[in-house]
Amino acid sequence: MTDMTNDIALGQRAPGASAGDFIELLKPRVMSLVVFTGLAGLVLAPGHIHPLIGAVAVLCIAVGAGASGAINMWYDRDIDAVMTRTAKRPIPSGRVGADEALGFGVTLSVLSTLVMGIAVNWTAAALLAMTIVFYVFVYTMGLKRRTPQNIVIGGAAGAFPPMIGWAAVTGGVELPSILLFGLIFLWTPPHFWALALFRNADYTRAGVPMMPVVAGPESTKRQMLLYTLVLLPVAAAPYFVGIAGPVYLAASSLLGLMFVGCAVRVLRATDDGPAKKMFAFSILYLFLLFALMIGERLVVGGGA
Ligand code: HEM
Ligand SMILES: CC(C)=CCC/C(C)=C/CC/C(C)=C/COP(=O)(O)OP(=O)(O)O
Repeated sequence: MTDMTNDIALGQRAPGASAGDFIELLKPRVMSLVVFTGLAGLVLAPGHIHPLIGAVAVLCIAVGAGASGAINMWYDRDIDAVMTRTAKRPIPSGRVGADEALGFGVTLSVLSTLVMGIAVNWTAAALLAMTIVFYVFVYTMGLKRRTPQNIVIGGAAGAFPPMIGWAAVTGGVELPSILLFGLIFLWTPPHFWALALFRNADYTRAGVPMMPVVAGPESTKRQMLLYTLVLLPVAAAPYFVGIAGPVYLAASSLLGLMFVGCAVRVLRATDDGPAKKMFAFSILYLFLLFALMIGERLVVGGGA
């Protein structure tokens, strides 16, 4: 082992860590969509929140989500080092020490939860804390390395942010926010398995039991199609509970059918092309659904 690798294994400060490396620990691209769905929960909830308190709530979701991403990168530094997609991350590449990353993630997790509780309300804080705990302990340290259902169950963590945003306004958990949870929960398997299909070699090498590694591509593809089909009525539900309007209903149905179309093409494919397209479309799909809900609410107004 070289001196530097030794230092990293011991968790000591790696030379040359920059602010950019710490920002990378927060998984900013993934978390931007997580935060957007949290903002949607806040905008769609009935009632009023002072814009400054609303901004604090969104900031706490962003910091809490990023912090849990940093702890995930700390725990997963061994498997991240052997996967092509993740090998250049700050810890495996030696730019940030393991202990330093853990301290950063834990500090920001505690801070974001406390600020949410003190400045916004303790229901939103409890949901934020639960989401962080779920992502770190249930998904990352528990299910990820043990079962191919890892992201089906663990994916619940990524589905909580709209409920947190909603609770920031109402102080409670109501049916519409549970539906937004359900929407992201059902979206996560086709989103992630599309990527896992074309990153199968990475996960096999790292020994992570993702669905395509364990059940094979054909079974994974069939399950992805099933999730996109079940998603159709659940994605329409926001209209029926009054948090989205007719434009949302029409556009989300069309987008949902396009998502089903992606899954059908993936099922028939003999190369990685359609899975790559489906992964990219999954992100656009979720972004557009929440943008439509927010947009229609801001233009038309009203509440659930
Ligand atoms: C357990 C559930 C999930 C898993 C396992 C998962 C996994 C992944 C992985 C491995 C990537 C590639 C990341 C990279 O290479 O940087 C990714 C990308 C992405 N994910 Fe997910 N994801 C999950 C849930 C979510 C949720 C809930 C959201 C947002 C609501 C989300 C949004 C995104 C976005 C926006 C990207 C693209 C990032 C980029 O541009 O590189 N994901 N996801
Ligand atoms: C508010 C709050 C705490 C939100 C958390 C949101 C959350 C759990 C999002 C999950 C998204 C995600 C990057 C999963 C990656 O799986 P992975 O960790 O297996 O991916 P990797 O291989 O890229 O590390």
